[in-house]
Amino acid sequence: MAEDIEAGRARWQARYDAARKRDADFTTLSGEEVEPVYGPPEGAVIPGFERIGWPGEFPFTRGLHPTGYRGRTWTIRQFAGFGNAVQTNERYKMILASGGGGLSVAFDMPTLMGRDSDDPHALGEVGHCGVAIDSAADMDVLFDGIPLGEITTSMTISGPAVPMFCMYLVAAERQGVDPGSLNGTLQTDIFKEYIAQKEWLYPPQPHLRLIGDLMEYCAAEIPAFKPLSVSGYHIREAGATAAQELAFTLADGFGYVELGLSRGLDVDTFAPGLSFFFDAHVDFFEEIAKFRAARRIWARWMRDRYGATSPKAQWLRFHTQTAGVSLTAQQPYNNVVRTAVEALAAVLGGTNSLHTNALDETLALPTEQAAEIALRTQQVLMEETGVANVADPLGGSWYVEALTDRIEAEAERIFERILRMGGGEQAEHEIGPMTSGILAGIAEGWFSSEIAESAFRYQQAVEKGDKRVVGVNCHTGTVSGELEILRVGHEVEREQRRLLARRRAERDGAAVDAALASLLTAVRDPGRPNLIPFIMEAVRAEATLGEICATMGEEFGTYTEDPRF
Ligand SMILES: C[C@H](C(=O)O)C(=O)SCCNC(=O)CCNC(=O)[C@H](O)C(C)(C)COP(=O)(O)OP(=O)(O)OC[C@H]1O[C@@H](n2cnc3c(N)ncnc32)[C@H](O)[C@@H]1OP(=O)(O)O
Repeated sequence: MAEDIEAGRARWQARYDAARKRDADFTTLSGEEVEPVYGPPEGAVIPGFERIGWPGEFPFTRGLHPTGYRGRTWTIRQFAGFGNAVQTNERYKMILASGGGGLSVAFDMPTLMGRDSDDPHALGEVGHCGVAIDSAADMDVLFDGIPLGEITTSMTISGPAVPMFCMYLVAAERQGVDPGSLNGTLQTDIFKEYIAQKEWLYPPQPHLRLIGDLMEYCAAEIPAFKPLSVSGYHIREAGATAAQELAFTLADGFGYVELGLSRGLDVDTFAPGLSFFFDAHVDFFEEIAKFRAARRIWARWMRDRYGATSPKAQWLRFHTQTAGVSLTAQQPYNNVVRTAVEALAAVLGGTNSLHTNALDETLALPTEQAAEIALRTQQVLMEETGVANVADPLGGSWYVEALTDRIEAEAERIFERILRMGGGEQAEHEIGPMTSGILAGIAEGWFSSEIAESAFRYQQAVEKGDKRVVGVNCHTGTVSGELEILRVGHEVEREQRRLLARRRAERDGAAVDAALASLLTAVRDPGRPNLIPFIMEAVRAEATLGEICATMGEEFGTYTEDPRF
């Protein structure tokens, strides 16, 4: 065992030496040199060390890159969007000018539900929790003056992910950018919609068809783009524990791997297109352990169960958002502290990309000032604290390693349970055993009830005072005053509807009708052609999101969750 540790250290050192490093000062504030990574003392015997290993090596517990953040720091990716495309475009330019490293689009509720701004269900919701995007013309405005070929963009949308992605591709075409060169991430994760967020359009099977089409299309045409961001964030925010968040999310990820395999895709080609999105909650060490366990479990399952041989197909890359649910409306300035601690956990857990919440997000969309403080929080961590100097600085901590092992073991128990729900390893399912388990769990309401149980237990603990929340159940006296609140006025909705009506009048109606008719024919074709080229044609003709989603819905139908008491 001692030789293995030394051999590993030498291997890591050679890779570190050969890798590019940032041109930065890697000393402490006092000017002392620090090593890029720390390991056991020479000659130490550590049973099970191969589960910890070295950064950049299987099972990647200590991170994906031998250089850690010395090669590249995490991406500062602030989730933003409100009002109309013009307002959000201004906010993006502010974020980029202030040092944001990538963009992340928040859509409003009608858009997330595949509806146009003039849909009766959209009334009162246009531009409120994100930006309203009705057609490719809005997408052009959203990215006006922002070169899509040079920036990575994340789009948080799952039910209508595919038509929205097509709008993004068409906006790139109109900027003169080759869509094949685009890099970014689309959320697309429909499993977590049924499990936690509840924003689906159709039943699971048609959504999985669309996601399979997207995976095929991206693997073939847009290799750098990540079509799926498998998301635990919403599961955690709904009340799940850390282990449930991890296990449900990774199980969903395995489901998408089975989907790719069922389409005959090569795992080493499509798996790098799967990325992850987790919550960073306020229990500092538990969160760090969760991130480290996530990488280890994913690498092992991808190699041993799904046959991935390339490191990129075994890598779990993830974005993190600090926990919205940990923010309090009481004494809201305390939220800056919570967010900083959560962001630090994400960084010490090796996140690849990070969003820090603004202090006012529990009340409304962030004001420009609150958004700036959130961004600066990341920059303070990155530039001042030295956390980017050493890879996995908590690796080898007895506490963190024990928590990492425990959370991994809990996740494995949950995977077994999900597999059993689907009929076990031998389940006859056209996609795969984990998918079968997930779909069974959704149909039975198992995931929702597990999450509800955890949320209830936590809330009881808060109400009894066993779990303490500053400003809520302890230390409640305060001198802090009212916050300025960003309000999106109703004129945004009126203006968006007016614009939509004008665009509908100006477009070539016959071309729209023809494109939508061919889309419907393709949806109904028993040969199940890939739907993306048909959706692209509709988008190019300026068909709206609502029209495209409704056209597919004629065949796909709707989905209603069984009520449970
Ligand atoms: C709650 C809210 C809601 O619902 O309302 C939401 O959902 S908000 C949801 C918001 N969601 C998001 O914002 C999702 C964001 N996700 C992403 O950006 C992605 O999926 C991501 C997690 C993979 C991060 O992508 P990224 O481009 O920012 O970062 P990467 O880690 O991939 O790094 C970029 C490139 O640099 C390389 N690179 C990174 N570090 C190093 C290093 N040390 N040495 C050498 N190379 C390195 C990577 O391998 C990669 O290249 P190469 O690619 O060649 O390997």
